[in-house]
Amino acid sequence: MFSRIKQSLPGPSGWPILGSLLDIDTSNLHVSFDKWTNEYGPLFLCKMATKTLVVISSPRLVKQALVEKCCSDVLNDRPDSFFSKYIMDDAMGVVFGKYGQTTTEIKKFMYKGLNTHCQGAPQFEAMTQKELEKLIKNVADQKGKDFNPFEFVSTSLANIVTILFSGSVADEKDAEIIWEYNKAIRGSIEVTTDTLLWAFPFLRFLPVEVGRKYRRTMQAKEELLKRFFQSNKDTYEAGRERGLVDFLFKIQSEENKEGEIQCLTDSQIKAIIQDVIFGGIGSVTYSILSMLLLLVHHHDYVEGIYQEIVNVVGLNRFASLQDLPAMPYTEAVILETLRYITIVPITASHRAMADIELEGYTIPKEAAIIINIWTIHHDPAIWGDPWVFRPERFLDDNGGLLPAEHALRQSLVIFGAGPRSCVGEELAGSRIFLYLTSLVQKFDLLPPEEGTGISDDPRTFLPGGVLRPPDYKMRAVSR
Ligand code: HEM
Repeated sequence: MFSRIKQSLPGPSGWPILGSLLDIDTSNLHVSFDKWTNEYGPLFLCKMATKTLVVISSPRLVKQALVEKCCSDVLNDRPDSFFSKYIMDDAMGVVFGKYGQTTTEIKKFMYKGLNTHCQGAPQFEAMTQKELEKLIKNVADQKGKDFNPFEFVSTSLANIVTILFSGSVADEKDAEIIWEYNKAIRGSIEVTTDTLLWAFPFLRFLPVEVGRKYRRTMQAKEELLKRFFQSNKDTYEAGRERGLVDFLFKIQSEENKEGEIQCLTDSQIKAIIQDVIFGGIGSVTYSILSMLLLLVHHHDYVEGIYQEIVNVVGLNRFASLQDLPAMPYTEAVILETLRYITIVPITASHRAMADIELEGYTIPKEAAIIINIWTIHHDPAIWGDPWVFRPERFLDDNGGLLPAEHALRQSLVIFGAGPRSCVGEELAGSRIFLYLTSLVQKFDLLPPEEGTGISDDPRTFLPGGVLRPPDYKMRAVSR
């Protein structure tokens, strides 16, 4: 029989030794990858010094590579990196965990903990409402004048994370600790920093920029774990679960059933705490801030959401998660925001554990696989007018939300796909819905009185793993 000829993947030829390192915008990888997708197609390979990257930019190939069993078992590992080894304690948690039973078990605990203590859990939802009331008061205090929503929204969401971990907000410093950790890790995980420190790990001790970034991160990590790991451990009581961290201590104390990985180590619990902040705080905060900016620019949707709130929820209570299925218009605005902005433009790197064939090409063992979500979400062949913010694209002729199996919804890769997809999808989606509806219920959202305001085009947003809009001002006029 004829064996299939395995072709080499197309891609930029690059330079000797350095490969395409000098041709790539390391802060905006998604932009360089987008350009190369136009030249080489939705599956290409590029070299970055010693690293081989394979970039995938079509929903069909994402399913084949990450979801279908034949490829998925080979392409869902994570590569080694300085960040995962030195900052995430040898990839103890989920985000950087090696593909296999241990990571799968930890991920299951994370899902179970989030389902028990988070989305839909009565106490958590009651505490979320209290945070929303505080946020609404802070916004109302601006009395319809120009204000920057960043501080209020970011503090409010950090408080939600604190409640998730510990059941309550102890003091204002909690939010500072969370945001300092988030800012510090964003500096350390940047590709050039990570590549340099991976090649020359001793630099972390020297008075150079990458060393300073590393030491800032370690300091922030120490503070974070003192607050959310150690203080919970010191006050943990069996039979009382204040939040996710106590839930994990409970699992840790349960007897290890034979043949099952039942016992979580302290290091794994610490890594889960870091995973939640690493994965969750920036992504949700900047999604909400981007959405407010979009609504200020596209005021008709503020009115549309408000009308839906009046019809479904009324004005005497906050919307709850049970209202969501009856609010397709609001859900379409959320989906379109997450598509248009694409807050996480590329996935974390996956590692090919062996040579594998995809579309007749060989993906080499050890290649880093990256999904360019940005390109998929802005592909004119899928969306027609990708650079237009148009929530109606997710609605049918009767105003109903397109079903999940519709081709357009299937082309959304907001939270990744397959075994490495996002643990926090439900938590993120539910918080975005609750924050959006609470603010629109109480306020009309308007552009600032002074100045022209900033662009809502995500191509102008700031990079750093998670895209974020530059600081902006808006008005919120009480209804
Ligand atoms: C709008 C908000 C969010 C977006 C857009 C988002 C997006 C993503 C994406 C694209 C991935 C990568 C999948 C891959 O590597 O193939 C991911 C992974 C992950 N996310 Fe999220 N995420 C969000 C919120 C959250 C939240 C709130 C949490 C925390 C509870 C979280 C925790 C994680 C974790 C732990 C992973 C790693 C999963 C794994 O490696 O198996 N994310 N997320």
